[in-house]
Amino acid sequence: MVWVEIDGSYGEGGGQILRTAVALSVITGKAVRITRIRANRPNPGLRPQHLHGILALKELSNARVKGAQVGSTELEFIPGEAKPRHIRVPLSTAGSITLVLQALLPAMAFIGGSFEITGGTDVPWSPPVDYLKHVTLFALGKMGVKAELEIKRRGHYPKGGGAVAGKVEPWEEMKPLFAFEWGKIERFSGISHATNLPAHVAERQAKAAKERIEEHYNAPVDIETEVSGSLGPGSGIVVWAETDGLRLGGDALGERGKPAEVVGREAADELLDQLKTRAAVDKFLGDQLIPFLAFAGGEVKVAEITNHLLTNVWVVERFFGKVFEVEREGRGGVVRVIRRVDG
Ligand SMILES: Nc1ncnc2c1ncn2[C@@H]1O[C@H](COP(=O)(O)OP(=O)(O)OP(=O)(O)O)[C@@H](O)[C@H]1O
Repeated sequence: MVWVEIDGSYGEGGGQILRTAVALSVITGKAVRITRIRANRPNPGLRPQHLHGILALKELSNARVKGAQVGSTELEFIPGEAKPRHIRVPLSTAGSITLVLQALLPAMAFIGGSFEITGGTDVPWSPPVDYLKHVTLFALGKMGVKAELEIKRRGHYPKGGGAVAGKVEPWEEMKPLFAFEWGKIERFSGISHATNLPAHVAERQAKAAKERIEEHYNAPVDIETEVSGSLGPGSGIVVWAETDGLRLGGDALGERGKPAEVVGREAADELLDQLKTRAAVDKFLGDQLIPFLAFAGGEVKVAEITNHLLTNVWVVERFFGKVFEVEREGRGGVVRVIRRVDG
């Protein structure tokens, strides 16, 4: 059996190493052994969100797995026969649904399947579900990945209770992605939501973001507001620029004591900061594209070369040898596929 050995504390040393490594194990059929999982984090080892991502991939690929427990710092994953399945993931409390999808989507792109995941849709340190749907999936769509996502209910920290469902078709036409600098902004769009909170929270977030964007750009700004119910209160906003190429995003979450206007401006400022660099890919999308770019090929300019991006490149190259070239230009740079991996 071919084993790929991964040091889980390398580079960024977080959960993303696991998600990418186990997804690639399913795609390639190679077994993977990950040691020193999140060794330098204050709470080392697998957290429930990471474990659930791994269990979802276990189910998809009928894998044999050792070390799949919360707190485990070593994992062995031996994929079996993968086939399209309906995967249900019940994250207790507010574990991040989008991070589970970060593990599941690349693998499902090769196999096909559908999913239903409950947990947190808008939680700190992870892509808000609207970002995943409107920024990440948009970019993946340009590469030929066909994935649909429906947000059934919001879930926030600490109670969760959000629900997302969707499906992915087997990736047939892999289209290389070439995206350097944006040339024109057609419009700005966004979604501002409030859950178990008054409607004015969503409206004030949207208004503040719109006003901030309009101080800098002439393009139309259209931010939807959404008010809904779930297990607990929460709010957030995602805004994105629709350019002549990809979409760049900015997002922020509400917190008790943080005025809605501050939340709206934070999301807008993050987006405006990315746009200043002229790069076609924002700093979060950059790392998320890496596993897909390896197969589709292409070249992108990113607003920031983050540790997450470099670590994801490293994981991909543990499986396939040299694939990427990364050239820094200021805080951003160019990521180029120099040897595309056969899917
Ligand atoms: N505000 C945000 N908007 C969009 N994407 C985000 C945002 N914050 C984080 N992300 C994305 O979420 C992912 C976080 O990966 P990371 O490995 O840090 O997560 P983790 O599993 O929580 O790990 P750990 O707890 O070990 O740090 C990255 O892909 C990053 O781009």
